[in-house]
Amino acid sequence: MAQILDRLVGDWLDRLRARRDRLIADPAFQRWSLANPLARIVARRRARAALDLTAGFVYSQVLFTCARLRLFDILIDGPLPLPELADQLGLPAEAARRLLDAAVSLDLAERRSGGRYGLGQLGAAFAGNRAALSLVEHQPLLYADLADPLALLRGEKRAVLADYWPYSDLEKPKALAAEQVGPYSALMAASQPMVAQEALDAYDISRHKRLMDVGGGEGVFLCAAAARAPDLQVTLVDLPAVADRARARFEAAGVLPRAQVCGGDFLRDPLPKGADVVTLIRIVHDQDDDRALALLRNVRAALEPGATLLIIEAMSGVKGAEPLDAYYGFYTLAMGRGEPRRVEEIEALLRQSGFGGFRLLRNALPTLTSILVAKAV
Ligand SMILES: CC(C)=CCC/C(C)=C/CC/C(C)=C/C=C/C(C)=C/C=C/C=C(C)/C=C/C=C(C)/C=C/C=C(C)/C=C/CC(C)(C)O
Ligand SMILES: C[S@@+](CC[C@H](N)C(=O)[O-])C[C@H]1O[C@@H](n2cnc3c(N)ncnc32)[C@H](O)[C@@H]1O
Repeated sequence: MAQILDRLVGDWLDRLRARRDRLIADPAFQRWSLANPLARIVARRRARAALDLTAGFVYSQVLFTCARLRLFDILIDGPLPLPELADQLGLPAEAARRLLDAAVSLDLAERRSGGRYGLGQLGAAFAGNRAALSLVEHQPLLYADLADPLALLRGEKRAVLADYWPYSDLEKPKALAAEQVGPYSALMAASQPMVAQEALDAYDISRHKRLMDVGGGEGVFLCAAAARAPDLQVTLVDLPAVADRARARFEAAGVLPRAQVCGGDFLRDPLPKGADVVTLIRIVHDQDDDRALALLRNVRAALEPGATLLIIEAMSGVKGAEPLDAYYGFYTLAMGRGEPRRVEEIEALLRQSGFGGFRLLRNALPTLTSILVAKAV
């Protein structure tokens, strides 16, 4: 009965939406809505959204140029006149003016009195966020691949990004050398503080004894967790060449005495036992379902019942994070493996791997990451 009712309501909604879509697509309706003072409010908002979609790539390139030329670092000390700015940016005055006018139009910069330029509110937010800037600066790799998105979708082109993340299509990732893991590990380390802050603000890690970060990169997350929980022991698992980088970071941060560092393959090698909490940060969305299942089962095998697993990555369908399917969907397409998943999809994989008791935490920036808590059953 409930199913029939569901179907009837669904059909009725579909008919209603089809009428709405035909109306919005009608040029006469679009003309009318711009002429009508009330409808114009909505029409202008939708037209602005359409422009943002159309011009988004150009906006990103303006942001990238500002980041590459350190505009935000220059302006954080106060506004400057154009000739001095042009000098510091290393651009001819006319080119600097063009870049700054573009930046002003995107709230990255602002025009100030006496012909000077200062930071816009978004520019100020970037000035204080090295982690976000590191991601902005690596975007050209993605854009190179997205120059031909159809070829990517049809599988006709091997993407540049796939070489940047070389572990994604190797049967023996443990053989990766230091120079192959260096660039992506440095990017992950630079962007990790933003994610660590979200996760550690939402989840009190000090209630645990040993935290194991699987695919923990250079150990930035574990250093942040160790700083918040002085009695916490930490274990990091990553490919051997990445684990070496983590060891060096732990030593520099004074974390080495309470750290265990394991170079290994999290899909094929058994994981160390003894942790009462495990984190997988920006890991599951790199993997197709088969590999994600192998990984989660491997994690489960290392845990006692009742232990906690935290999946920390951007998840689709979470309120406030709606455009993620576009960004991570095409990002992982270019990487050649993985996909962003909905919370229910991750829970289904977890259930098949021996986890339950799911709880999605509330956090400040779901565009950046979500945090799903699961218990080993
Ligand atoms: C008081 C006054 C003057 C004004 C009040 C107005 C007000 C409230 C202003 C707010 C100021 C404020 C606090 C701003 C905060 C801004 C923040 C937090 C900005 C954060 C920006 C984050 C960005 C842009 C993040 C971008 C993330 C990206 C692009 C992620 C990429 C991830 C990748 C590539 C991951 C790869 C991993 C893989 C391989 C898929 O596994
Ligand atoms: C996207 S990065 C995330 C790094 C870190 N968790 C973070 O959020 O900054 C994925 C990490 O998983 C590691 N990794 C990928 N495949 C692996 C495998 N088969 N075994 C062990 N580590 C692996 C990579 O070396 C890399 O450090």
